[in-house]
Amino acid sequence: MVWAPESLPDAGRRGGPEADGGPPDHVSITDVAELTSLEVLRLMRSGPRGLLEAHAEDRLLRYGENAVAPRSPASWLRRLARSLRDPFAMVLLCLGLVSAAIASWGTACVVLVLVVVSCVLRSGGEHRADRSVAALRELVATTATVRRRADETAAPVSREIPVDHLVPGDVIGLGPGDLVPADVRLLRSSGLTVHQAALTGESHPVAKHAVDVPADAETDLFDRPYLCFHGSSVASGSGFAVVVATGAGTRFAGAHRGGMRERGPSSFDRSVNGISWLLIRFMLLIPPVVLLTNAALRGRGLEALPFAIAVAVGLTPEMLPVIVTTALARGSAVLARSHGVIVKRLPALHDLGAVHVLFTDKTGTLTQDLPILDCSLDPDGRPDPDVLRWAAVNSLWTLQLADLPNPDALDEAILDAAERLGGTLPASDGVAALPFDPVRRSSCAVVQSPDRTAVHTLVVKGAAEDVLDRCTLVRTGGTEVELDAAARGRIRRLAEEKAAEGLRLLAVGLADRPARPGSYGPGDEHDLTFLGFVGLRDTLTPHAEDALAVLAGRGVAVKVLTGDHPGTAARACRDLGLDPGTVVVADHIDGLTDAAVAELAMRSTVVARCTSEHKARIVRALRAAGHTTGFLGDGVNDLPALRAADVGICPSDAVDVTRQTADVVLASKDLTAIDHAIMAGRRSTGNIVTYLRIVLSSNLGNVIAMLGAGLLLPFLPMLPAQVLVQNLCFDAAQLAFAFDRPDPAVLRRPSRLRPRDLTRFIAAFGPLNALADLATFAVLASAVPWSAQVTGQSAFHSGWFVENLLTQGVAILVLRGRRHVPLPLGIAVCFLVIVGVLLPLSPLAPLLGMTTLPFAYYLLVAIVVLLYGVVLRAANAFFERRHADRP
Ligand SMILES: Nc1ncnc2c1ncn2[C@@H]1O[C@H](COP(=O)(O)OP(=O)(O)OP(=O)(O)O)[C@@H](O)[C@H]1O
Ligand SMILES: [Mg+2]
Repeated sequence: MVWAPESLPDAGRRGGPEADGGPPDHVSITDVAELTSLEVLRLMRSGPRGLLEAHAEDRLLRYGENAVAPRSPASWLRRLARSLRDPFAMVLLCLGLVSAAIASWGTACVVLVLVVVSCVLRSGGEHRADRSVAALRELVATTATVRRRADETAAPVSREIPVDHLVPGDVIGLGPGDLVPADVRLLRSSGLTVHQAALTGESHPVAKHAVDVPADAETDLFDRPYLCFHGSSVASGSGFAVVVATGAGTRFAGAHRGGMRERGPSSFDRSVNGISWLLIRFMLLIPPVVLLTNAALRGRGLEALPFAIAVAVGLTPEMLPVIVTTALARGSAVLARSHGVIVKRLPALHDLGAVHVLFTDKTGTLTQDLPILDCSLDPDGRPDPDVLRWAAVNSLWTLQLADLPNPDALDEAILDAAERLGGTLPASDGVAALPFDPVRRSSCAVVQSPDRTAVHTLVVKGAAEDVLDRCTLVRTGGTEVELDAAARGRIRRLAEEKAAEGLRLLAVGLADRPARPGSYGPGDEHDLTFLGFVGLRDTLTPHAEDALAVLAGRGVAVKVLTGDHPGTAARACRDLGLDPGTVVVADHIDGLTDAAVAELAMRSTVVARCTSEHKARIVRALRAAGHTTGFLGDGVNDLPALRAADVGICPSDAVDVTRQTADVVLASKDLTAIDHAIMAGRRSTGNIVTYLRIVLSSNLGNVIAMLGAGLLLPFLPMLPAQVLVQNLCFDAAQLAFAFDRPDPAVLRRPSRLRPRDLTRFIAAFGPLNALADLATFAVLASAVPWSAQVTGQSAFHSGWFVENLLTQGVAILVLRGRRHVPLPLGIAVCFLVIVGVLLPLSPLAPLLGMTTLPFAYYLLVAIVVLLYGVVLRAANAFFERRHADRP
C-alpha cells in the first residue's frame, strides 16, 4: 500500500461549487503518466474522498457520457440500405434491371415491389428485434462503484452508478470481475491483476499496483503498473483509482474508432449464409438454362427472357431473412417475458437449441453457494479449533484490506463459524493481503502481533494440494516437524477422504518472517508450516436433480468443469443422480492433443481442479471436434470458456465482465431456466427449418414444372406477370411460419439448421411437387379445350395458377406434420385458397391474362390436390422415419 487516504489534500473540500470548473478539457492518460498520485488528483480537481455529487453532475454535462461511441439507433434509411445488401435483394434487383433493360416494364415493376416489400418487412422486423434486444441489454448493463459525497461535510459513500455516468475525477473501486470503466490512475491496490487482452493481445492477466511516484518513463503505457485502461477487466485483487479520461477520450476508444470489434460469424450465421449462397447460385443458373432450352427446342428467342427472369424470381425465398429474424426475435421475447432469460444476440437462440454438450461449474449451479463450516481438523484429522481461528484471521484481513466489493462466500462462512466458536482470534493487525486468485488457488494475509512487532506472520489458506506444495513443516501436537513424503501422503489421503464426503476443503499454512516494509507478493508464499484443514459443507440446489434428468432426456450431456477438489465434485454429482464416472484432474490434459482432450472430455462427466485456461481449452477442443457447446459460469475464471463456447451463459448476478461476454443471461443460476432457453431455441429453429423445407421444395417443384411445361407446350406455360403474382401470394402466406409451433418430435433432440438435410428434403419433395403440376396438365388437357388459341392459352394459365396456389396451401398443411394448425397459418392457407379460386373470376383476371374456368375443372383440380395431399403425407411420413435417427 503506498497511499494513505487521509494524507492528501482534498481539492473537493477546498473548492466551492466547481469554482475552478473541473479538470482541463481533453486530459488523457498519457498526460498523467509521469505525475505523482498527488499531482494527478490535483489536476483532476479531485480528492481521495471522491467528488461532490453536484460537481459530478456538472462534469457529466461538460464532458459528456462515458460511452465509447454513443449508441444511437440506426436510422430507417440506413436500415433499408443495409437490407438491400442482402444477397436475395441484390439478385432480385439485378433481375429487375435486366427486365427494365429489355423494356419489360411489368416484370420490372413487380420485382421492384418485391424488393421494397421484403426490405421494408425485414428492416421493420430487425428494428423491432434490435429494440427489444437493446431493452433487454439495458437490464444487464454494467455499473461502476464510485465514491462520492452529498456535500462538503458529508462522509464519502460508495455506491453503484451506471458506467455511463462516470466523470473525470471520480474515485472508483475495482474488484474481481469488474470491467475497468474508464482510463484510470491507481491510488491503492491489493493483489490486483487485470486482463488487457482487448488492448494488447496479451492473454494472461498482468499485475498492477499503485505507486506514488512513477519510476521509469521508458516502458510502454500499457505496461505501467499504476495505470489501468478502459477495455480491460479485473482478474483478481482490488483497488481504488481516480478516473482520468472517459468515453471517447480513452485509449480503447482511440484504438477502436469506427465501432467495436464484433464476434465473427456464429455457427448459425454460417448455416444461413451457406443456404443463401447455394440458392443464389441456383437462381443465377435458371435464366440462361430457360433461355437456352427454349431456344434449342422451341426456337424462341429473347422474348422468353421475361419468363426466364420470372421463374428465377419465383425460386427466390425473399422472405427468408424476414422469417429468420422474426422467428428468433419472437422466441427471445417470449423467453424474456416468461422465464427472465435474456438473449443478447439473436443467433445465440438458434445455437442454444443446437447445444448438446452443456458445461457448467459446480458452485451455484449444482450447489447453492451457501457454505457452512463442518469441521476444523489438524493434520492427523483430529478436531482442532485453532485451524479455524487462523483461517478466520486470513479471511478477516483479506476481506478488510483487499476492499473486495463482493465478499467471498467461503470467507464469510469461516468468519461466522469463528464467531460462533467464541474465544479470541490470534491477536493480529493486518499488514497486507493477497486476495484469492483462481490460478494460485489461495489467499494470503500478512499480520503482525502487537507483542511481536519484529515478526510478520503469513497466513495462507487455499486448495489442499496447492497449500501443501508450499509447506515444508507440519505442526502436530504443538510441535513443528519436517513435512516428509510420508506425512504429505497421509495429509493428501485425509483430504481425499473429507472431499469424498462432499466437503469443500481449505488447507491453512503459516510462516513467520522478519518484519519488513514494502509489499508482499505470491512469491512469498513458501516454506510454510502446515496447520490443518477447515471443511465446509454446501447444500445441493433443490431443483438441480430434476433439471439434470430433464436435460439428459432432451439429448443434452451436462459436464462439470470445476476448480474444486475431484472428490468434492464427484460427490455433488453423485448426490444429484449424475454419474461422475472417473473424474479427470485438469493437469492431465496438459500434455494431450486437442483431439485427445475432446475424446477424454466426451467420455467423462467431471473435470476437477480446472484453471480458467483448462476450462477454455476443453470447450474449444469439443467445438473443434464438431460439438455444439454451451458454457454456464459466473466467475472471472469462467470468462475464457464463456468466450470459447458456441453459447456463453451466465446468471444475472455474475460479475460484470462475465455478463458482458455472455450471449445469454439467466435470471438465476438455474438449470431449469437453461432448459426453457434450450427449448425456445429449438422451437425457433424448428419453425425456420419447416419454412425452408416447404418453401424451397415447392419453389423447386414449380421451377421444374415451369421448365418442363415450357418445353412441352407451344406457348409459355405462365405469363411473367402471373408467375410474379403467384410468388407474391406465396411470400405473404409464408410470413405465418414465424408464428408456427413446431412438431414436438423436433423438440426432443438438439436442432440445427443443416444445409445437407435441407438439400435432401428438397431433392425429394421438389420433384414430387412438379409431379402434381404435371398431373394438372393432364387434367387441363381433358377439361379445357386448350390449343394454340389465345383463350385456350389463358385458360391453361388460369388453371395452372389455381392449382399452384392450392398445392402450396396443401404443402403448408401437410409438410408441417400431423399437428394442430395455429391461427396465423390457418389464415395464410385460407388466403391462398381464396385468392386461387377467386382471382380468375375477379375483374382483375383480364389484366393478368386469365379467364374464367369451367366448373368441371374445379372438381378435377380438387381431386388432384387431394391426391397430392395424400401422397405428400405418405412421403413425408416415410422421409421422417428414414431420417429420424440421424444425429
Ligand atoms: N476465498 C478463498 N480462499 C482460499 N481458497 C479458496 C477460496 N475460494 C476458493 N478457494 C480454493 O480454490 C479452489 C478453486 O475455487 P474456484 O472458486 O476458483 O473454483 P471454480 O472453478 O470457480 O469452482 P466452481 O466450479 O465451484 O465454481 C477451491 O476448491 C478452494 O480450494
Ligand atoms: Mg466459480
